[in-house]
Amino acid sequence: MPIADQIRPIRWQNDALELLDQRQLPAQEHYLRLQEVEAVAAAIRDMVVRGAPAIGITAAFGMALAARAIAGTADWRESLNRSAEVLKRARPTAVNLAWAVQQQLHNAGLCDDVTTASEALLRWAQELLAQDIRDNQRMGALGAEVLPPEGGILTHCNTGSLATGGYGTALGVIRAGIAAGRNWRIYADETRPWLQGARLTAWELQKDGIPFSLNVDGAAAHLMARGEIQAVIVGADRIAANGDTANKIGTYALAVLAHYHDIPFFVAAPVSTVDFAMPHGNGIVIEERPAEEVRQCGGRELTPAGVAVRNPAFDVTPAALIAAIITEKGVVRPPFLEGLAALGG
Ligand SMILES: CSC[C@H]1O[C@H](OP(=O)(O)O)[C@H](O)[C@@H]1O
Repeated sequence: MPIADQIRPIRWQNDALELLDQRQLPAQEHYLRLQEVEAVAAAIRDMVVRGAPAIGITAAFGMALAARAIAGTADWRESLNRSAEVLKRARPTAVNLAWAVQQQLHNAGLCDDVTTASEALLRWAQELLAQDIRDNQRMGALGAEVLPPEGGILTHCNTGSLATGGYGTALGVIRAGIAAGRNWRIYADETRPWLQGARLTAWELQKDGIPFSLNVDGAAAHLMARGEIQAVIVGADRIAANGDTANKIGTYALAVLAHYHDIPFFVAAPVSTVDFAMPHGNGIVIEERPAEEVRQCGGRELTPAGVAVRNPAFDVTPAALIAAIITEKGVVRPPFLEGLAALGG
């Protein structure tokens, strides 16, 4: 079994939530130990843990920690609601975060007291983590059948074990296809400014012994023009009901390039990433992150002092540019509205 898909960036151990600090990768594999909901929200905001499914799972454990800390007070439900708001404010774009928090509030609503709620929320978070891994493996198997049987596969950001409970979404499809013997050459975008590709996807693929090459984001067009890329596959942070997809900044540009070069563009994501209450992508809130992430690299200033920065962390790819959305419940092709609704809308 490949090593990296055994990596668990999120684990419950000795009555605490332990998170692999992804800011330290690939140099250091260091886990942070968290027991307060405010620390969990800060870890999500500061990208100790990142990736839509991973931050949803983390928030689910954050709610369990919040319930454990409340024990004994009369207004425990109000206190849990306040913790829910703290977590939801951590990052706005990935629907998985708010979805998991709302699920935990629903779970608590079924409990008569905070002790019962505390136990129920921890059980649900642990099951969400286990189910995510099973779903990713199913998604991987389905996706490996959809992508071309051979050729260059380009991916963006990190969508592997580090972005999920384990195994991965788009990177899970790549893992499954390689394991099934597909003759694929993998291309990983470095993904400025946070370098999820250069630091995290490279770390995972090297651990798994999957050959790949890393490229600067601006090289994708050249590689497509030279005929080196036969498919693009990416993850998602929020998919609108019509299939418009919010994902890491740079994804939309890849989709336009793929369309121009007649290269199929695929999205891989669990059904929990579909926001059925969002009719189309222009309503998705795009997180704007700190300017320092652009001005600095590896802790070193790259620009003159005081340079103005725009740092949107995501963009939205119109459904018309997407060949298929690969989920754990099936592969949806256009028109996405009906197909996604049939999976769970
Ligand atoms: C498996 S979905 C991962 C998804 O999350 C990433 O964003 P971030 O690293 O900022 O959390 C990126 O959009 C990936 O596609």
